[in-house]
Amino acid sequence: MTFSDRVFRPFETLIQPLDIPYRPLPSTGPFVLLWHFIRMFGPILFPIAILAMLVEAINLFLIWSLGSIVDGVSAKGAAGFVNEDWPLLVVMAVLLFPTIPLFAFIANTLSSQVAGVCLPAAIQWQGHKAVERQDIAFFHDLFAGQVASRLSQVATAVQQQLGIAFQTIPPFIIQFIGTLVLLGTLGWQLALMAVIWMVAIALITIKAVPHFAERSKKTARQRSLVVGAMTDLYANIQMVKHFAAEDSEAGALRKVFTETIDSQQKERRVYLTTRTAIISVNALFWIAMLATGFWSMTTGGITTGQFVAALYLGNRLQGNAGSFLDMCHQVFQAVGTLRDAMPVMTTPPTITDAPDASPLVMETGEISFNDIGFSYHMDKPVIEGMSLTIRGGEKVGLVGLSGAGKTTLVNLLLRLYDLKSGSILIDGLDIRQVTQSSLRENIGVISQDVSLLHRSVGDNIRYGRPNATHEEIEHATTAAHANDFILALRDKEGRSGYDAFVGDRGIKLSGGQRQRIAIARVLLKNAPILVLDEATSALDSESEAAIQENLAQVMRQKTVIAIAHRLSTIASMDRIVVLDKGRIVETGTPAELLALDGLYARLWKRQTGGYIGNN
Ligand SMILES: Nc1ncnc2c1ncn2[C@@H]1O[C@H](COP(=O)(O)OP(=O)(O)OP(=O)(O)O)[C@@H](O)[C@H]1O
Repeated sequence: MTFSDRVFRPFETLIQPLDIPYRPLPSTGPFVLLWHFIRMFGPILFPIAILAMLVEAINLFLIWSLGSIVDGVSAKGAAGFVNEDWPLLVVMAVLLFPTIPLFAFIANTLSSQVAGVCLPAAIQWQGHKAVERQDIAFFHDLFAGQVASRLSQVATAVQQQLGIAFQTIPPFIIQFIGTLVLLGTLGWQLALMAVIWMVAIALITIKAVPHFAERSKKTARQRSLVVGAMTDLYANIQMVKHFAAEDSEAGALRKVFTETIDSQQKERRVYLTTRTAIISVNALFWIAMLATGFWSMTTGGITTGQFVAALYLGNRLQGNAGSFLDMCHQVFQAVGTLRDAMPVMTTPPTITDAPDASPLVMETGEISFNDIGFSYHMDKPVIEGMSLTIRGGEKVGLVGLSGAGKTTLVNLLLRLYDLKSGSILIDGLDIRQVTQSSLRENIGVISQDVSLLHRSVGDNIRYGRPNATHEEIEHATTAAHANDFILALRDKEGRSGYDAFVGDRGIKLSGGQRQRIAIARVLLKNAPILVLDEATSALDSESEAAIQENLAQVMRQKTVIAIAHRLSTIASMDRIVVLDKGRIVETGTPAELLALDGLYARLWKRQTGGYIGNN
């Protein structure tokens, strides 16, 4: 352990920000939210405040002692003063060193290493835990980058506010009261000057506060919009390039930037006006202090030393008036940021586990949709009065025109959205009565849009079963015809095979490679219910046929729902269900549906060029 470790570690390990248990964040207002974090970090914040107040009290004492030194030296001469009053000099020396540096070191280290680093990390972590619990619909309504930027803005805002509340305000109060008391001992006139000054500063600040709050909220929203828009753009840069849309996108970004600059400048106007008013009040305070001081000296009310000390005290108080305004500005900036970002962190998720929810224990894997109804928006039903029972182990193909509601049905089965009416049962148990995690653990989904995290291929495949062995992973990738191409992968950092990174959202892989990784991932998860949503659409016919064979083997023991536009890929299913505008319009074996000559037969004819006997 190095010397620096020995000195700083004890402070740095006082709080482990990532081990603080998650508690839902209060949504009643920014100050209640602040109180939530004050309670979390109280053991650090209160000592910081006490130490800061002690240092300020010592500073006042030292300034006041300067007055005594000036008077003592003028009355007794330097040697006489040292001979008689050396205890005062010793006390001053001990306070100057080591007391002040030691107190300051402890306060600064707590404030920097704990309140400055661990506190924002804890806030971001707790915020992330809150966001993570949100419904999928919540994310659809916001830019992903906007959510992330709000979390980091809140962390900075809370840290700033708590820093002000515990590190700046307590010593300021001590300074103000101390200055008043000390000036009061010299004469009520000087103390009155300080009181008038303080009242004037407070009035100016109170007047500015509502404007700060209003403007700050707007600015905070604008700032998060900028980050959100930029993240959205970079995430979709390929599409932008396809359309050679860099210039038009720059125009759109420019607009958001311009509005943000405007909003920030308007916020700062309030600050600047207030600051000018405070500078004027300060100047008047100086003149008043000088005049009163001279008058008191000429009438013998105070000595030269006391006059010097009084001026010094007044000067320090004024210096802090500037920071008082900055403080209010920052507080309201932070309150604005909190007000804007709070809904992201404090909106309770609408899809939650029932209080008595139990883990889903699968038996046969039978799925029943009972007269279900659903809409994303109030006015437009997406699924209406649909009933369908899929026996345990049955393989059902879902077919329908684009927008018929196939993916929605799967999302409802996964309980990513709650039904408006009806119920979905798995083995006779309502999915609202089981925990969401156990429900989703029992369903493997391969969707049309494959999501890969910017991690190694191995980590992406292991996602559904983190403790899988390498043999199990290889078994899954072989079945998904992915092993060979994975072994040949190599990334920019020189990592290869399963350790190679896949690029943001898997951008460095082909569509078919991504899909094969997604298939391997779900094969490894080995859930009893399997949902294939256009699972092989990105593959060439040869790979598709090979994987279909392996999938058929894997599907043997499972209940399967397969969505496909290419009807040949689901021709071997036990049953086909045809959806149209959120309703089941046909169901039966492929042969029965062809005989029915309805929507399925029409789609089949389109795809096969009319050769009905072609399956
Ligand atoms: N997140 C959403 N918010 C609002 N409406 C949505 C959302 N997702 C889908 N929809 C709408 O719900 C309807 C059904 O969509 P869904 O994705 O279930 O269709 P689908 O049958 O799977 O289509 P496709 O074959 O094109 O994938 C569509 O009208 C679609 O616009």
